[in-house]
Order: sequence, then structure tokens, then C-alpha cells
Amino acid sequence: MCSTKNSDKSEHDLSAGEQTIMQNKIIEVKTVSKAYKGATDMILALNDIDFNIEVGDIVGYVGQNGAGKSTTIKLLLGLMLPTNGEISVLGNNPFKKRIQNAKQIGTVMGQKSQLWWELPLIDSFKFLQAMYDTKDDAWLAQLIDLLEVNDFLHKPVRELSLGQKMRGELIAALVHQPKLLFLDEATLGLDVQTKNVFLNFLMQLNKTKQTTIIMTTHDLREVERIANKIILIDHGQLKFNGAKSDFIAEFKNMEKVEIYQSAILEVPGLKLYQENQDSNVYVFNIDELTEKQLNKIFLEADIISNVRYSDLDLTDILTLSGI
Ligand SMILES: Nc1ncnc2c1ncn2[C@@H]1O[C@H](COP(=O)(O)OP(=O)(O)OP(=O)(O)O)[C@@H](O)[C@H]1O
Repeated sequence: MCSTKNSDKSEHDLSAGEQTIMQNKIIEVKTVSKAYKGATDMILALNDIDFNIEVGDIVGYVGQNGAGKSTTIKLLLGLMLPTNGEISVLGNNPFKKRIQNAKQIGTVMGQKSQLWWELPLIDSFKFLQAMYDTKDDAWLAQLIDLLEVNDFLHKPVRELSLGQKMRGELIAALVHQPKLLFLDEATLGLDVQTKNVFLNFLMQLNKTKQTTIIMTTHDLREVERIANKIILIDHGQLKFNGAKSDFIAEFKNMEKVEIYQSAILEVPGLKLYQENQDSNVYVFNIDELTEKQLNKIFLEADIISNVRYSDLDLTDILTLSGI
């Protein structure tokens, strides 16, 4: 991650920011709080949070509505100052070096657009290339190809479907080959096929360019599919910060069983977790209740052919954690 310019300096000669990047930390958040002025009280959107993100991480930044996700992203982009604490992004204070950092950061915000509504999609890409002073047409052609936008490249943005537009937004965020990509609810409302194109592309980008990706989303299956790290925030407080595998490992003794009957089953050790129209889903700890014991109960109740066992996925784990 260090530039060739730095490589002939010893670590001793480097500034604190340059050393951070050399140690592979692309983001450092130390004891950060953010309070907003509400109508009557102060709203503590972030409460004393700490985390680091390393070069090449794909981070799922998850939490309920109002947890503090967008606030964090705005702080990392340098759009506002924290009330307390310190933030370093790409070795810089993001608020002080907003313009400098912007050259190495790409953003896709579900609610905001970087594209010119009236112009053909390609014109936005060309304009952004000029703005970032890059003439890498081969890279642009690669993005256009990988995100499959060739068919509507010359259509005005206002005529594009949501999925087409969002693929355009992703290219717009990447024309300058940023080291860091923020995706804030970028896949909201996309159909399954476009989501797949999007997620496959992000994994490839991360692999080939070591682009660090931070994504906030309500669709935890996306996080499960592509992230290596999870940061979980709840009411402004950090609840989990670590490898996705560790998060899932905490729940490795839990299993779920779906029973296709509307009546609720009362079995000690089985906890009702989800009520559906034609079935109910229960969770259980395999150290306390085995599938064999359960099968015996289901056989006696004559419902053995109506049950389906499976492991918990990330969505289940977060729901069960009360997040
Ligand atoms: N400009 C603001 N002024 C006052 N309060 C704000 C402001 N922006 C956010 N908040 C409050 O701060 C808290 C965190 O909001 P934030 O937008 O960061 O949450 P979020 O996790 O991104 O939520 P969502 O998933 O709904 O987008 C919420 O209570 C919100 O109402």
C-alpha cells in the first residue's frame, strides 16, 4: 500500500499518516462520538466508537434504522466533524483533507446521484474522468463491460431503469480508481439479477485492485456473501467489530428447524423464532437438544415429513441478537 516514493524512506522518517497506511490501516476511528442538535435535546448518534479497517477489507457496516451508519460514513468522508474522538482516513484527517482524500475515494449513495439527468450516461463518465484528471479509457471500457452497461450507454440518465442507473452510479464512483469505496444502501430496490452483477463485480474489484469496500445495507445476505468483516452498530454503540467468520462462530451451536404446520409446537429447548403463513421456524442449541431427540418427538407427533433443518445464516444471527 505504500507508494514507491515512500519505499526508500525508513519507517522512522514517515509522518504518522504515512505510517498508518504502511501498517495497512486505511481507516482508524478512535473514541468517536457525534451528537446532533435535536428540537429539544441533543441526539447522540455515535457514542464512543472505535474500529480500524485494513487495506483490502470488505466491511459490512450493519445496524437498524437510525443506528448511526450514515453518520459514520459522513464523518469518514469529512463532511462533518466528530463531537469527540479522532478519525484517520487514508492517513489523513478526513475533514481537513477532504479534497485530497476525495481523489482516492469513491461513493455510491442510494439516495444521491453523481450522474447528469438529461445527458447520455457516457457523458457523465467522461465529465468525471476530466474532473479527476484521468484519461484511463481502458479502465472505463473495462467497467462498462463488467457492469454490462453497453446497451444503454448513450441513453439519457432520466430514461434508465433503477438497476441501469445504479450500475452507472457504480462506474461513476470508480472512474478514478479509488482505493476506498463507500456504498451506502447502494443496492436498495435492485432486482436479483442486477444485485448479482453488482456483488460479483465488487468481489472482483476487491480481488484484482485491493479496493477497500465499506457497505451499509439492510440486506444482510449481501454482507454474508461478500464481506470479510462485520461492524455492527446499535443505537450509536459498537456491538461487534471483527471477522465475519468469528461472528458466525459465536452461534455455531445453534440450528434452526422449519416445521410446516400452523400450530405452534411447545417443546422444551425449541425457541419459536419466525411465524410464517404455512410454517413456523424454531431455533435450538445442538448441545442441549439433538436432531435425533427432535426427530423422535416429530415422529411421535406424526409431523416428521414436515420438518426441514438448516444452519443459521447471518440474518438469523443478527435477528436473534436483537439487532
Ligand atoms: N442532521 C441531523 N440532525 C439531527 N439528528 C440527526 C441528523 N442526522 C441523523 N440524525 C439522527 O442520528 C441518529 C443516527 O442517524 P443515521 O442517519 O446515522 O442512522 P442510520 O443508521 O444511517 O439509519 P438508516 O438505516 O435509517 O439510514 C438517528 O437518531 C437520526 O435521527
